[in-house]
Amino acid sequence: MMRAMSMTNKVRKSSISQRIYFLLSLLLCLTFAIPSYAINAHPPWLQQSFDQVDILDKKDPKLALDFAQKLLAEKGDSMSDYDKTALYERLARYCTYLGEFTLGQEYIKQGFALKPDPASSIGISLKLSQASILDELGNSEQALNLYFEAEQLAKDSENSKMLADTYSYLANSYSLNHNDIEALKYFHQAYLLLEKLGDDLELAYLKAQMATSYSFINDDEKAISLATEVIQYFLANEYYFDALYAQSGLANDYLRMKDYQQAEIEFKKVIELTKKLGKSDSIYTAYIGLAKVYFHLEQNDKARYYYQLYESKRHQAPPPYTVIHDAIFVAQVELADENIDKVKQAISIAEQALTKFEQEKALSWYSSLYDLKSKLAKLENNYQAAYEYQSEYIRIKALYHNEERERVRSKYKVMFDTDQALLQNQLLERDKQLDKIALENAQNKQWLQNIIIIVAIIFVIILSAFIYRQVRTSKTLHKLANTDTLTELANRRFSFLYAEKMMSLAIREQEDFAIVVFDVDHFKQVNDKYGHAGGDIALKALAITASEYVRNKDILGRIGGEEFLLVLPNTSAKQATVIAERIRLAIANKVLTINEQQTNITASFGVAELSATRASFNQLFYDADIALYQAKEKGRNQVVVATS
Ligand SMILES: Nc1nc2c(ncn2[C@@H]2O[C@H](COP(=O)(O)OP(=O)(O)OP(=O)(O)O)[C@@H](O)[C@H]2O)c(=O)[nH]1
Repeated sequence: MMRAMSMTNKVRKSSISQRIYFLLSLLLCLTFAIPSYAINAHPPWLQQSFDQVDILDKKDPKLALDFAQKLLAEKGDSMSDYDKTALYERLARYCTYLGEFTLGQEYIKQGFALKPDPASSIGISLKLSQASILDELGNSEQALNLYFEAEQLAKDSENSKMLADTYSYLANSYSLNHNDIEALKYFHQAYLLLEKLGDDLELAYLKAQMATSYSFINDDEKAISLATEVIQYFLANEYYFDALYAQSGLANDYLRMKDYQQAEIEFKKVIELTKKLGKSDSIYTAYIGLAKVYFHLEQNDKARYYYQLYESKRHQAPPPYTVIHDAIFVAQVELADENIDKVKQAISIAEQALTKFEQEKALSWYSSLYDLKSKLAKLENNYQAAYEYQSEYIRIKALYHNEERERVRSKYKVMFDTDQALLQNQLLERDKQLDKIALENAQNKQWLQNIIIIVAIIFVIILSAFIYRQVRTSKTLHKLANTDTLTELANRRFSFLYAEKMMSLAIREQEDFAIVVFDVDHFKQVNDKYGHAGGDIALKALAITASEYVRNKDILGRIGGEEFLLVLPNTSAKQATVIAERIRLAIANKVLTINEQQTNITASFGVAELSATRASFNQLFYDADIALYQAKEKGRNQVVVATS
């Protein structure tokens, strides 16, 4: 069709195989739509039939069409409108692939008559099938309008799957209409969407179509690598039908690249696969391919043999572009063997078919024809005509080369654009991953910080508890070491240490300093009368009474059984005597209750102050003790001050 009209390279391709590619592409596009129906539930029996027909479709669309037609005839009347529309859509799809466009259109019409929701997957699929048939029948403008409508519907309903299908159809439509640049843009849009949806099979289908488009813009490397990749995938997953067409594409790529040895190998694989499928319908693509291979390898007998096989298998009423293609090929073969009549016959067939195309849209064909005519004229010794045809051939070839140059420029542009799109996509993906990693790092850091804080808090709590315990223990020990357990006054050791320290201070500061030593009178009798425990009660009561007269800096300690020491810093002997007198009176007046009996005790006091003759505490204490002794001597219950 239109595709074959622009370039020599494309003319060299089998027009039949182009047609097959397009049909394959349509089949692939339509195949994408299958899972979408799964969203809407069909009755189990119908779903089962649909699953079965999908499997048949993978093997051979003819089997699928027969099955679906039988299903319509037997169960159509009992189906809901929705189920029936789904069946019509499938029928249209199989017809499209098998080239039964009129019947396909009829099924589409019946499908639309049941008024499916245009924005539903099935509504969009029907529209896409309708457009693809229009495309196939050469009405590409109308087809494009329908594709764009489908695109809008898929976008509005946020149906990524149908949007991917629509892009795939659009790509094929552009590809069919020679606009491979636009085609590849849509292929890449479909690719990005399908990659997100993550279905390997669908991606494989898309890659198969992309391989075809790459081959049309002569990007051989990409075309071959994509085709090889998908053939492996299809074979590994037993999609022989799809493998067959991808294999055909690959073989034709090698033919176009003039790698005839490899092309021969690949075309033979096509024949093998066709036999494996038990299907002869499409074997003619391999036959014409091999015919061309052998023609270029200058094995014309083999070329003729395969051409005859091709003719016996191809469609009986081939479209004009196939007729031109075949006629030019035949003319070339016959020219090589100098069969002038046959060459003329073939040229005339080609010329007749060419009248349907404008020259500027079929430059490559026209240039091939003029070349053939020139060579033929030369063979007939008509050099004038040969020269004129050759001139025309050169003129058209030059026009074609300009077009070719533009095409190559576009090729690199599209390669750049698509690479950019993929790169951008990869960068976005990488950014997303980096963001994710950064977030995870931040979360880990936060988590670690929280752990550290918690551990630190626990550590501080434990340490504080430990320190608190230590301090308390130390305080207890300190208290135990310095305290008299019975009276809770300072004990003898601490009283003496404190007294010595305060006395040194007083000497240094030249301040007054005095001590009072006192002792309970006849305490033995208290013990004798009330027992030892009774004596203890009396000692405790005395400590409490005496403590009331002790100032902040003073200290009262128990230094013996019933003997006490009062240390009075900054105090003269006179002031100390007053304090001792007050304590004496307080003790004497205190009524004690021991063993439920009331009694009184008294105490005798010795006072001594710091003086030149009492420079040491021992001396001071000794003098105070002497004074106490004197108080006892004088009759007890009195205060005696040591003489200076
Ligand atoms: N209950 C009790 N008695 C004690 C304690 N320490 C010493 N004593 C007693 O105190 C008495 C002291 O007696 P002495 O030294 O003869 O003196 P005293 O009877 O007080 O007579 P003078 O001091 O001369 O007035 C003894 O009977 C000791 O057993 C003590 O902690 N508790």
